[in-house]
Amino acid sequence: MTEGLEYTGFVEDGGTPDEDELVCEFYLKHVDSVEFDWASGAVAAESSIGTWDPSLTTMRDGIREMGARVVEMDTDAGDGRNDGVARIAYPTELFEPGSIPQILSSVAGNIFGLSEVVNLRLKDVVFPSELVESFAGPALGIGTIRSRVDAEDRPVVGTIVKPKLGLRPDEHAEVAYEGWVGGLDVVKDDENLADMSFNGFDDRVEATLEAKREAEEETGEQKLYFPNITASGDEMKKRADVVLQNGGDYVMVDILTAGWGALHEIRDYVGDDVGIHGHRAGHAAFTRLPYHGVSMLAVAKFARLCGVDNLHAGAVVGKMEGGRDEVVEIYDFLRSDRGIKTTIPVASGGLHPGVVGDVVDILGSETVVQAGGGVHGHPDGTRAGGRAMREAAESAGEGVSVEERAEESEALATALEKWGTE
Ligand SMILES: O=C(COP(=O)(O)O)[C@H](O)[C@H](O)COP(=O)(O)O
Ligand SMILES: [Mg+2]
Repeated sequence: MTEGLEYTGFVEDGGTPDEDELVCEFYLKHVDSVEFDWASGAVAAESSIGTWDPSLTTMRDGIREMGARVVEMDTDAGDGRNDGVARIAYPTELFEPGSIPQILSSVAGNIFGLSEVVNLRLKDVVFPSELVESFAGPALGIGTIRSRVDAEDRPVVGTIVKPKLGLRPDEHAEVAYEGWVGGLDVVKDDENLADMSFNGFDDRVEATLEAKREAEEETGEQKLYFPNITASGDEMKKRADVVLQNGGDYVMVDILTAGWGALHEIRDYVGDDVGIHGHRAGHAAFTRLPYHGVSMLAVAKFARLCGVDNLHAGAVVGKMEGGRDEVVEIYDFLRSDRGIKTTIPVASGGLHPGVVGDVVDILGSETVVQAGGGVHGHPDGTRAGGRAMREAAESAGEGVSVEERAEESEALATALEKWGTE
């Protein structure tokens, strides 16, 4: 019988991950009574095969070899007080193919609560291709989404029906219609709108998809509607059926409040012709603090593997937090070739026509740019707000400033007068 594995037995500093291993990068701060290698080893043990009693890692030969290994420790990468960055390599057999819940229960589970670990942040996860291939991934891909609404040379533009809650189905559909005929490609439900006493899901979807057809008729353009089906797995399937029965081709899921298992379920259920718009409501509970939690980059990787076609990924400008470098890195990942289809990033939160150019300058045109208040708050109403967003998107695609475009567009000029270009 081999020796039991102390936590430091999971450390192989200077080791190199095998190319078929999953690799996690953690920021870690530990208590005074332990050393960085001991704390990193504890994270590796607890997130793979081990526990606090070393003898249990050697119940029989072969188990020890499945243990995760700390292959790099950089204690210069922190604030110099019991902290640093550790990279940990995990043999693939530790993970259930195709299951984000099981992978997260390993590499983003108990380890955040280890008493010797004061702070822990899962900064990045690199998946080996063998694991990537076990996931459905997105159904559509960025190119398909942009071509569906004929937006290959500009960002896709959309709105969120506001007020967030309170409208009846017919009023919701009317707001959506106004946005679409104004020029928007996309209308979505807000993240907390589901099946309400004042706005039943079935009635809303029926009325809004009818409005979409009318707007398509009037504009001669294909439009998209993202109805929010967030609920239990079973209920989401029923709601997806309602969307499809009414001629819809997209659903919206609040992926974090619905949960990864439910997201897997709905991705399998809707198949490869229906888009999934992934909203990230709640992410900032654990993505926001630079020294604790799970990064939005890691969340974006899990979401793309599960198969969201669109993902809110930050806007850099606007009301929501999210530093430029981090957001650009997430956008680059979502658009990169990883052996599964690409996910189109969604910029949203406090945006309006005056900043669409900035969003495109920083994040590019392979983007869905959404504005709620920045459309419906237009002095001349939703239709004019939609027109202003569309003009701003077209000018961004042509490399023309919004100010210049505003000279030919009253709706855009009025938007700039109200909100400026900051
Ligand atoms: O409803 C909105 C935006 O409304 P408005 O345009 O009126 O601010 C979005 O749910 C959040 O901004 C999401 O933020 P993120 O995209 O950062 O997750
Ligand atoms: Mg919202």
